[in-house]
Amino acid sequence: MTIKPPVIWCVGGSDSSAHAGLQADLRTGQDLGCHVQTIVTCITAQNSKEVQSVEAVSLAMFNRQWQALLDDVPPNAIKVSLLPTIELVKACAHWLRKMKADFPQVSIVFDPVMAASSELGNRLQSTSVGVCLLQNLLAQVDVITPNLMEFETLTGVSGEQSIEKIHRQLAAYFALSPSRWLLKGGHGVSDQSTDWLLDVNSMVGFVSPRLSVSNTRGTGCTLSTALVSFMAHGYDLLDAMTMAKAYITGALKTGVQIGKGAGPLGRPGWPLQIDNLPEIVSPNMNAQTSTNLPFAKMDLNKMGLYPVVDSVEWLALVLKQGVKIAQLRIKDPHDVDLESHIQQAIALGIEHDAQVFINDYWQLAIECGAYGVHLGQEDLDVADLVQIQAAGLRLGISTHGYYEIARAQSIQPSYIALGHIFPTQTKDMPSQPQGLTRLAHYATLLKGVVPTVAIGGISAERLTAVAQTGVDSVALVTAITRAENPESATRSLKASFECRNEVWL
Ligand SMILES: Cc1ncc(COP(=O)(O)OP(=O)(O)O)c(N)n1
Ligand SMILES: Cc1nc(C(=O)O)sc1CCOP(=O)(O)O
Repeated sequence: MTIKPPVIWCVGGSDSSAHAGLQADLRTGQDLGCHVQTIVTCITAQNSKEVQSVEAVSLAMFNRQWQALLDDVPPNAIKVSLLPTIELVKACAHWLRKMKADFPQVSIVFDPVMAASSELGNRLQSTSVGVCLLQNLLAQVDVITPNLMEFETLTGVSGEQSIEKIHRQLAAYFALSPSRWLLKGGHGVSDQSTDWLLDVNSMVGFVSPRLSVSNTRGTGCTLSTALVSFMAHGYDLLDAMTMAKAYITGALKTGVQIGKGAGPLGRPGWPLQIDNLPEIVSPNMNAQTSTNLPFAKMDLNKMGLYPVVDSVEWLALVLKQGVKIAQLRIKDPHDVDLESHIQQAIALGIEHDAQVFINDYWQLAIECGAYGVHLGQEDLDVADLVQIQAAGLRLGISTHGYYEIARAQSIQPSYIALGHIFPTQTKDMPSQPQGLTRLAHYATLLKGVVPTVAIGGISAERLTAVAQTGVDSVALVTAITRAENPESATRSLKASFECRNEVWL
């Protein structure tokens, strides 16, 4: 069966060198499984060294392209980049208002291109356009992605200050529009290139090492098209940005020298290389998360079926069936015997030579000498990871997409849990089920780097398909606790996981 790709519209200029502009957008979208349709705003005559000429399309032709596409099929997402004249800025604002009203689910990214990063004459837009861009477009876009120079021109705010100060000075814009600002650090000078995603309440930094490469043409176009492509695939903004940053790092590493100036970037495909994943930072992050050392390792031979249960009785039952990893997840805040239950769980783990994790109660887990603790993303904001690590406990972390995986991976935990794969009855989830394709991507990304555990809605029928994605372990609750015969269910689930790679002839 052929899968229909998401459709993205790219509104921008043709670059005759094809290093940047719509030609770079087409290659990026194609590389990321999207169908790109274009609305041309201008034709440029340029090569790798200079922009020689820019000619805007007529207003009538601009409008006809929007209408022609709209008469056919609406997009999943739109990227707007070079708008060479005030007339076209205003027309674009009109179309975006219409799109937002008629198709509110369509994401819109605005990359405010003003100049090409070629070596000589490089202006692409008449200087009077800059001031009217925000006035006309900001209210319609979900994310605006200026580089430092564009940011300073658009806002008059210096990009040379701390991110907290920049954030404070954007207050007037946040009051006008809920658009997020992605302030790109590619043109900075430090050893690291940090892109800051800012909204009224938060500041998240995506950090990659600054690469010493010369083929960098089209970096801004490629990043914003990668971002919009991932959004068109249905990833939320933080995941899409994590993936876009990983993509651009891969693209910079694979650039090619074509022409006498800076060459175009490579197209590295879906981001599956752990080295390209950015580090996630935030000024508000818990300082106790930076241990800089990996957590104690798991025994990979004792992974496989991972029951998650809410009492010592259940724990004893599953361990008696031979499972070698399990979790005590007590959610009753009135459990008066909590400490004793944790002690019993630890003793059972030792008796059965199994890796028993304690959910949430990391202080008690340390005091009682547990094998490991399992923490969710919110727990990471408050737990003292330095203390957990110093005590030699293993650490498992829940994640629900690329952003949380990147955040977890910078802590170097003992395993990363990937959830929720299918709809689950056990817990209300704020995110959507990931499904098997995303799970397989995460398993590939993390293979050989950190052990992985899939969780959420995994039943006996689904277990083999989940195991075949390459995860090291499969965690489940109701497939055991609601089974007619939990003992035999545990044994048969364990056996199914263990024969995942056997081929029946
Ligand atoms: C193996 C495993 N994966 C994920 C979870 C969920 O943990 P968390 O996000 O902390 O949510 P709660 O379990 O506290 O509801 C888990 N417990 N185990
Ligand atoms: C506890 C838990 N955490 C999840 C996550 O995605 O983080 S899903 C989940 C519930 C798993 O239960 P079941 O196997 O019954 O679906």
